[in-house]
Formats: sequence, C-alpha cells, structure tokens
Amino acid sequence: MNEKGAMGLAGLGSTLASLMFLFAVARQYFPFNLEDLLHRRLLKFTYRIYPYIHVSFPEFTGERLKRSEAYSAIESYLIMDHSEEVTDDFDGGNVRVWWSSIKSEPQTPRFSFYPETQEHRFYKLTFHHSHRNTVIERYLKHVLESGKAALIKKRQRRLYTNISHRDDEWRKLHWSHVTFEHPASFDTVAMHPDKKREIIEDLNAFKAGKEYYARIGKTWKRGYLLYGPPGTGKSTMIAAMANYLDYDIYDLELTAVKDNSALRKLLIETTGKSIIVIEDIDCSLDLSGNRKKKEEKKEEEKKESLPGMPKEEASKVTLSGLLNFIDGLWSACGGERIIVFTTNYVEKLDPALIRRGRMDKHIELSYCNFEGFMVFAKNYLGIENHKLFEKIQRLLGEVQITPADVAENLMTKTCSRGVEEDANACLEDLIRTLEKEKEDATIRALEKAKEDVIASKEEVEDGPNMEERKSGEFCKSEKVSD
Ligand SMILES: Nc1ncnc2c1ncn2[C@@H]1O[C@H](COP(=O)(O)OP(=O)(O)OP(=O)(O)O)[C@@H](O)[C@H]1O
Ligand SMILES: [Mg+2]
Repeated sequence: MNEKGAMGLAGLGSTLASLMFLFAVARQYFPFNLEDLLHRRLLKFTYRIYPYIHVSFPEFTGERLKRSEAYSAIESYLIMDHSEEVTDDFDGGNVRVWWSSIKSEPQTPRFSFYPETQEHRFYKLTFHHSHRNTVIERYLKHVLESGKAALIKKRQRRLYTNISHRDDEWRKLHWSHVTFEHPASFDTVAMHPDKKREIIEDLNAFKAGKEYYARIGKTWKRGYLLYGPPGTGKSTMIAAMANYLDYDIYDLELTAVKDNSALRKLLIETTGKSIIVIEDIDCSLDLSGNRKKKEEKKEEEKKESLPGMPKEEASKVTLSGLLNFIDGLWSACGGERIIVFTTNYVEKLDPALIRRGRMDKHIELSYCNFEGFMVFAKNYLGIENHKLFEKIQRLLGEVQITPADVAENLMTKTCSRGVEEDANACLEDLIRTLEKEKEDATIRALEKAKEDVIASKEEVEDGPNMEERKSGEFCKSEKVSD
C-alpha cells in the first residue's frame, strides 16, 4: 500500500474515524431527531487529521458457529495470502481501496461453549472518507457478488460415505467425504436417446421446481429407482446425474447404519443439492417383499447366539425406518434432494418401498441395444458410420450383452494402429464376442430344453399323485391343454 505513510498516523485518528463510520451506519437504521451538527463537526475534524475509514470483516461471528459468508466471498474475490495487502481500483479508477488480511492470536480467554483455540482472522478494508457512499452502496456489493460467483465456480463437489475406515469408528453417525471427480455425463451414458432425453427433462423440471413444490405443498425431493442386470450403467447413471445437476452424492451404506435413529441423524446431516444413493437395496437389508418368516428368523437368531460363536452385530434399520427416511417429516429438512435406489432384482423389493410417490421414477437399465452401441462407437472410436454396423445391429438384436461388455470390447488396445484400423479391430472384436455369446446362448437353450424334457418325462412316469387323481385335477388340466 503506497499511502502507508499517511495511514501510519496515530491510532487515535483511525479509531475515531471508525467510530464515526459506525455511528453514521447506525444512524441509517436508527434515525433519531437529535441535531447532528455536533456529530458532523466532529467527523470533519477527525477526517482532517486522518481522512481514512477502516472496516473489518471477521471470519467468524457470534460463537464461532458459522463462517461468515461475507468473509468467504471476500476471500474468494481477493485471492491473497495472510498478512498481505492489496490495492483495488473501482469505478474506472476513481475510487481506490486497500485490503489487508490480518491474523491475530486469541486474546484473554473468556467464557464460551466453544473454546477459542484458533486465531482470529479478518479482512480490513480501508478507503478515503470521500468515497464512503460509493464503497457502501456499490463497491461492497460488487465484491460480495463477484466473490460468491467465483466461489460457486470453483466449488468442488463431494462424494460422502457413512462407512468409516477405522475399525473402532464403525457405525458412527457421521459422513466422511472425498472430492467427487467421476467423468460420466449424459453424453457418455449408452442408452436410447429418447429415454435419455426423458430423464434429462425430468431432472430439469426438478431442479427448477422449487416454487412448484412449495405451491403444491410437497417437499422438494424426488425418488429414482434404477434397476437392471449388473454392468448396465446404474452407477454410471448416478454419476452422470450428479454431474449434470452439479450436486453432491451421499453414498449411504445401510448395513453400516446401527438403527433407525442413526439413519435419521445421517439424513439430517445431509445438505441440499445432493443425491442420496442406496445401492443394491435388495442386498442392503431385510427389505424385500418375500421377507423371512418370523420363525425362520428366530431360528437364525438362536444359531447366532450359540456359546463361543461371535454374534455379528447386525444393522437394526427396518423397512418402516427406511420409509420414514424417504418421506417422513424429517425428510423435509433441507430440500432439493434426490434419493436413488439401485437394484439388480426389482421384483424382490417390497412394493411399499418403490411405490410412486416414494420412488417417483423407475428407470430400467438393460442390455445394450444398437442405440446404446452407437453412443459407445462415437465416444470410444469417434465414428458414426461403419460397414460393420449393420452386422452388429443384427447381432445385438439376437444377443443379450451388457453395456459394460460392449465398452470393454471397444476400448482401444493399442496406440500403434491408425484410428481407422483401430476402429476395425475393435468392431471385429465385438462381433467375435457377440457371435460367441450367441453360440453360448444356443447351447444354454438346448441344455435347458433337454432338462425340461427329462423333467416332464419323469413326471409322466411317476403319474399324478393320489390326491390329484381323487379330485380329478389331473384329468382337468390334461383336457385344458388339449
Ligand atoms: N449404459 C452405460 N453407458 C456407459 N457406460 C456403461 C453403461 N453401462 C455400463 N457401462 C460401463 O461399464 C462399467 C460398469 O457399469 P456400472 O458400474 O455403471 O454398472 P452397474 O449397473 O452399476 O452394475 P452393478 O449392478 O454391478 O452395480 C462402467 O464403468 C461403464 O464404463
Ligand atoms: Mg453399480
């Protein structure tokens, strides 16, 4: 700061100026009728001695509960190190201000629930008193807005998990996180373009739906059920959704949650603009429609508690606890959240869990079709047309192959070939895989048919059982099949 000499005047002037400034601001909010002549005179006098005003922006306010948003915005606007000073010109250079970043050690301890173990940081803004109105009315607004915009731009999204990596900490109620950097996008997800468009439109409507949800009296959240065989892109789809919406992901491992109240605590800790994911919901807990009968369960519990055998600490989260998690009263805190379940076996799930309203949108991710293959061909090989496409289209109509397997075949295996040779080789690899799969499927079908014939032969040899004979059921069904 060049004018350091001028500013180095006694602290008295500076303190008086700050006091006068605060006084002036307070007067805007608490107008009173006292004649302010004296006040103006005092200000004039003070400014003659020291014409600068200082304003401080502390990092924390109150009981250190929350970092000041203004501080964060200024930090991101200035990008300066501590104990540094910078000059900023505003209004086409008409207004010059000085910023300094200050760190002070905690002073005399005072009573607080939050012990002051950290140092205090704050930004100090200095400007000439003649620019007071411009700084208050326009400059500070500019700093806060630009800082916030920069913060949003550089914000790194997070992938949270409730699994602790320390043994002694398992089943603790907290989320830990890493930076979320999955490269998936809707451009790279292989699926029919119409289906993809439908999902994107659904997400757009959700993201823009704050007022709509408020108007219809519903919590601003939406449930997605992604189902399909392994390797069809369920997890990839979740990553693409998070990247598209610019949301964080909370990957919830239900088996690591102690009970329903722990589940609720985890829910409360999640923030808005996030996707809460429960993968393989059918395996997570005893939540399927065909839940085990109570007697079977009791038997199992008895076995577990045999002397000498360690009784595994099982999660006590129940179906009703999970339903509460999804749409109970607690789910309303926060808003703008998407809940995603994935499963390989949709038919195993309890209908209550996936009814519309809870899981609003059911998305099937299935074996690779030609449209899906076209996405891979474009992304992996950079081609939209090829003489082998027709053959591949026919084979994909006859064979069930997962997108994961197709992707594996299209990964370029060497960099030494040219692009065209590479594409040829990859497509031929894929055709070989598809033909092999077709052969295997034919063999499997033949074996199955053989087993069916043997089974039906055995049934005929054994004949209908006595009860069926008595009731005439056997004869009836024979007649029907005629
Ligand atoms: N539809 C798809 N679009 C793009 N890539 C896909 C798709 N399906 C699978 N893949 C590729 O295959 C790999 C496995 O896919 P992913 O993990 O998303 O499958 P999943 O359905 O979640 O499987 P699981 O049921 O075993 O969890 C991914 O890394 C991705 O590269
Ligand atoms: Mg998966």
